[in-house]
Amino acid sequence: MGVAVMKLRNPPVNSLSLECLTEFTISLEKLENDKSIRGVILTSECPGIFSAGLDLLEMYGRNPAHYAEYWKNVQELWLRLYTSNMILVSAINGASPAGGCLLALCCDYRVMADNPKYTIGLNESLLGIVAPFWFKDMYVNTIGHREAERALQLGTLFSPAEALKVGVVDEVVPEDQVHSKARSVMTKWLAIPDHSRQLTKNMMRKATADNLIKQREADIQNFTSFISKDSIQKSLHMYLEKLKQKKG
Ligand SMILES: CCCCCCCCCCC/C=C/C(=O)SCCNC(=O)CCNC(=O)[C@H](O)C(C)(C)COP(=O)(O)OP(=O)(O)OC[C@H]1O[C@@H](n2cnc3c(N)ncnc32)[C@H](O)[C@@H]1OP(=O)(O)O
Repeated sequence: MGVAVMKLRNPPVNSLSLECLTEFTISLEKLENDKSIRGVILTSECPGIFSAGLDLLEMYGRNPAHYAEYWKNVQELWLRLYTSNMILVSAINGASPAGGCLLALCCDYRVMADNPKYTIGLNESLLGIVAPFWFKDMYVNTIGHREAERALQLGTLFSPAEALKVGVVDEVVPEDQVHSKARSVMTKWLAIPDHSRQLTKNMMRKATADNLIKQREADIQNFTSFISKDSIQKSLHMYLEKLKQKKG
């Protein structure tokens, strides 16, 4: 039926390393150029994790040129996903913090597994960093200004039930039904003529995408100088240590 399934596979936690981001963007571009493909189901092959978000090791202890290169690729993936002409449905089968949530938010419809261990949200403030304006814009577009304001400041990671209530996801289903539900949602969306759906999607999303497009360079510079600060590097170090200690 012209539907591709994209499975994120970067063990152990599907963090979005530079390599992973680049491969993702290329695969998406190929699908976009394949006229037989009308829809993509985005999911994960890592058990219990949709995506741990941006790779912290790409943002810690590197040089400014690396940060700039990394951020350019983050922007590129976001612009491709958010403005895709294809129907994107995410089958969220695990934890989805920060950049993981961003991937899901780019989709036209989000189905999440009903497992309270899985959480989703833009938790950047908990790491001592700040979600950039275009993450924020997409959050506001999805859940409204007040909920986004609160969730961004608190770095809230929502359980599936909470995410459904606030509108971060569209549907919560038993874990073993996430994929079948994503497929049935896709079938419904495929019934809409592409041209009218695409023009409508473009009308809804263009201003948000253009907002980044017109200031991509400045955004890269902001990111690079922000992430290079000693205080921010210290926060990231502490967060990485906390992740390590959780194990021991
Ligand atoms: C003035 C304004 C200017 C603004 C400019 C912009 C500012 C910066 C914007 C940056 C935006 C950032 C977006 C992000 O996505 S940041 C990443 C956020 N992600 C997280 O907080 C998730 C962290 N991870 C977890 O919570 C858990 O790992 C998870 C629930 C995903 C899985 O738990 P589990 O118990 O299964 O696994 P472990 O915790 O043991 O992890 C296994 C190993 O993986 C490493 N790990 C985890 N997450 C990441 C990550 N995101 N990047 C890199 N590595 C990660 C973890 O450390 C473990 O490693 P080791 O095995 O070596 O210990």
